[in-house]
Amino acid sequence: MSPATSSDGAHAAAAPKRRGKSKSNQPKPESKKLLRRNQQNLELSELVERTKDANAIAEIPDLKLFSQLPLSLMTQKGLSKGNFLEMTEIQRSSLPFSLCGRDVLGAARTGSGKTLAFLIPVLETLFKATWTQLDGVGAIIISPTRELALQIFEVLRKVGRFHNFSAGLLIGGKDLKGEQGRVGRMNILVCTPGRLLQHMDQTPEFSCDNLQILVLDEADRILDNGFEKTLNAIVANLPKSRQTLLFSATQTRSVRDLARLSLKNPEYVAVHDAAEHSTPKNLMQNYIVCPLPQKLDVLFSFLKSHLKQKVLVFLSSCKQVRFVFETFCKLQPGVPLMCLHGKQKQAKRMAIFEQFCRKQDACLFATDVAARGLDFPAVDWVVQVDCPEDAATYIHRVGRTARYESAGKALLLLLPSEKDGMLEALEQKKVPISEIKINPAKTVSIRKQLSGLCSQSPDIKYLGQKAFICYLRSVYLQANKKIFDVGQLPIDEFADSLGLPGAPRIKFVKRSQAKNASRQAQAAMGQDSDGETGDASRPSGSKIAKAAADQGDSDADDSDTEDAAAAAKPKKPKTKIDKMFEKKNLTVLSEHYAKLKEQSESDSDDQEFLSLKRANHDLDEDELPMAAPSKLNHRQLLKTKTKAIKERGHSTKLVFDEEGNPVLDFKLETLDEFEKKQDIASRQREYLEATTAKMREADTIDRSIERERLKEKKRLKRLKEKNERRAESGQEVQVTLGPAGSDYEDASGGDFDGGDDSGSEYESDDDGAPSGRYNVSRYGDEDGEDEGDDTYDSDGDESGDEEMQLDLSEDTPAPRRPLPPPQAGNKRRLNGADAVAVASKPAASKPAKRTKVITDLNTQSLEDLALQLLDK
Ligand SMILES: Nc1ncnc2c1ncn2[C@@H]1O[C@H](COP(=O)(O)OP(=O)(O)OP(=O)(O)O)[C@@H](O)[C@H]1O
Repeated sequence: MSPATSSDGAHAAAAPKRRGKSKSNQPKPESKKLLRRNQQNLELSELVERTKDANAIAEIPDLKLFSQLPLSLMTQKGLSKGNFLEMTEIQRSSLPFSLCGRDVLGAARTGSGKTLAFLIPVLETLFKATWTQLDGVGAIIISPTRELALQIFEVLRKVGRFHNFSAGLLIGGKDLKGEQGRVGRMNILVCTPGRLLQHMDQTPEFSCDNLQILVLDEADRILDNGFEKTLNAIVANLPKSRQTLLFSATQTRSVRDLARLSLKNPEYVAVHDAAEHSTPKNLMQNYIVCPLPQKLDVLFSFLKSHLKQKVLVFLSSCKQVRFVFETFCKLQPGVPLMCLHGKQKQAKRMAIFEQFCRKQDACLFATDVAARGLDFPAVDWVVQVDCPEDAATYIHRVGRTARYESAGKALLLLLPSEKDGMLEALEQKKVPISEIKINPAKTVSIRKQLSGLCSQSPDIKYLGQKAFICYLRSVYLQANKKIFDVGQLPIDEFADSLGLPGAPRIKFVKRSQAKNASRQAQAAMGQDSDGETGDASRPSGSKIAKAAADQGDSDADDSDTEDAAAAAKPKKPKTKIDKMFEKKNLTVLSEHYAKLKEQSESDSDDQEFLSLKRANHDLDEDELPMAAPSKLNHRQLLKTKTKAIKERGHSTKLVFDEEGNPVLDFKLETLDEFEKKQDIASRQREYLEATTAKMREADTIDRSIERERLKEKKRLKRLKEKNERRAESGQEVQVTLGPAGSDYEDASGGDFDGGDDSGSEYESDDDGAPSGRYNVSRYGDEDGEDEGDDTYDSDGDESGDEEMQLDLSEDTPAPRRPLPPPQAGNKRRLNGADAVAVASKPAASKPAKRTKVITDLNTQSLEDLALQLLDK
């Protein structure tokens, strides 16, 4: 089977060997070929004839052996080489129908040989159709998990090795591109749903138009809500005229399911329907009632007392699996430990699967990823530490032991709150189970060791916190509220039993929010119509819990979740509840998150942990703390957000330069490019020159300002001295006025305004000579009347005893008149308000005391004018 194993082919196997005869007696090659072809044709027509009537086969007297069936020689040979001689019940009952091309729904206990029951018809159908590599895909076998697909593929290789068909294994976690090149040449595909759909969507050469036979192993699982969308999309790509075989230990009878697959008059073969029990005869099943905080003590004690046994332990989430595995490795119960869950890398998963198959005595901690179909040889015990979500899951889990004709034992740990509901469900499914008691003397407590480990290692503590949260979450999300009641769990004691210093805070959402999230999820499913993600990760309907448990931390179908994720185009939108979970659990994740994420075997670890996959459970509002409801419902919120995102358009990248200015389309030059463009030395020189020029300019301005300041200072000093001299000589004191609010009080007692930025300013050269503008002042006396004694001193020097009056509007020198004699108490403050008041008086009434107007004057003309006046 497969290109590697099928090279000898049917015809070679059938050709008679004539050793020891002389060369001349041997038939010619052409006649050899002809003989072989004739023989094959004969066999083929015989087979076709014999497989026309299913009842005729079923009625073969004493039908027990494969050799009694109308099978090709290659299949017969493959079976006998694989030591399959006698048929099991399901094989004997289903093969007559399936070999005749009928659709079959096969149901039989776990470990009863269903795999061969569907593989033999696959080989025979293609053989009878004289299928060649050029005919493409003739048969597809779909399995819910990667490990199971691999296992089926191995059995196919074993029994089909003498056929000339090519077979391929299409599962997630492998190189898609590599597969794409070969998938078009395959005749039989064993695959997981997600990967198959991915090829249907992405591999152009992939065609199933000639498909002859479709097989669903663990059919009820593939047909449930978790894979609904994916399977619908796959079936839409398949021709309707085909044979379909469905097999499972817990078979579906749903008319809807059968309609989805367009089954034609299917034969329902349920070999153990009439049997007293639905589980294998040689399986011993017990349960113990164990409070939640004692579960790990019981498990550890169990392992310690079953050291030379092969034990498979089921837990409900991969975080729990990791926590128990890590801590038990440190506590060393004395048996080799392994763990298997959906968050591991595919290669590791396969390695552990094979390793556990080979081991004589070992303990494998697993999620429900190992619950269905896996044929671990010689498992002694199946221990279910966490209660399975339903009786079907229980049946599949315990089915990992007591397979075919071997015996096995199963132990179920039930919480007091789970006991009644679960036992009732098991009874309905005809599962014989009886209670046993724990021997307290043989139970060891590992609580102290666990808290020691948690306090020593933050990573262990973090794992414990996550295990705690995931367990509660899994219980909370279970559909069957009769069995699973999160409100009854002793939360603090449970945290304590994991070694945690306290119970991590968890908040659940109320029913309305969960429903909204569900609607949102369904809406999203509608959007990416053929996206398989929807199927695997967005369950809906009554079997939500099942789908979600598998897709969440319990991850039974991670393979397909991953495949589906790859197959689906857009990313799954985050619901409000997803975000809430993230926020609420942030405190728990702490800084160890990043560290552990690196160590984690899967990148999607925390994504899975944080995201809510089961969305639409009906939860009892009263039993849980509620989050404040939003004014808008989720549909509205979703609409608003989508609109906002659309309106926002595409964002552009904005780059900022060193000074913080945005630079669009900015591209950094490499040093080489930069040097090529221009000589760096010359650019440096240019830059230096420009900067030096700027600095010189700034320096000049600074110096001139300083010069002015010094000149002003000198001028004021001279003015002061002049006034003092005048005062001594009995002359009037010169007063200069400035604008309002800028009055200065002279230390000598004279009021003047000579401030830097006053209205009375002038420029002078370094020696104090006026060189710029003059402000001509006006002043009045205290009572607001003009004194008529304006003074003017062009160069800041004493202007003698003459009073100058200037009518600046005419720009003509005013007649000179003597200053009035100084008055006692001449010291006064005159501010701008005074000045305005003075100015407002009509000049006409007192022509002798004319008001001067402050203005900028032409320096030169004023200077000339001043000199003229002085000369006069
Ligand atoms: N006719 C047979 N003779 C001997 N061994 C057989 C025969 N048929 C199946 N077996 C063996 O029985 C074991 C269980 O078979 P298989 O895995 O097909 O069971 P199953 O019914 O598919 O179980 P599950 O329901 O768990 O998937 C395998 O180890 C297989 O090799």
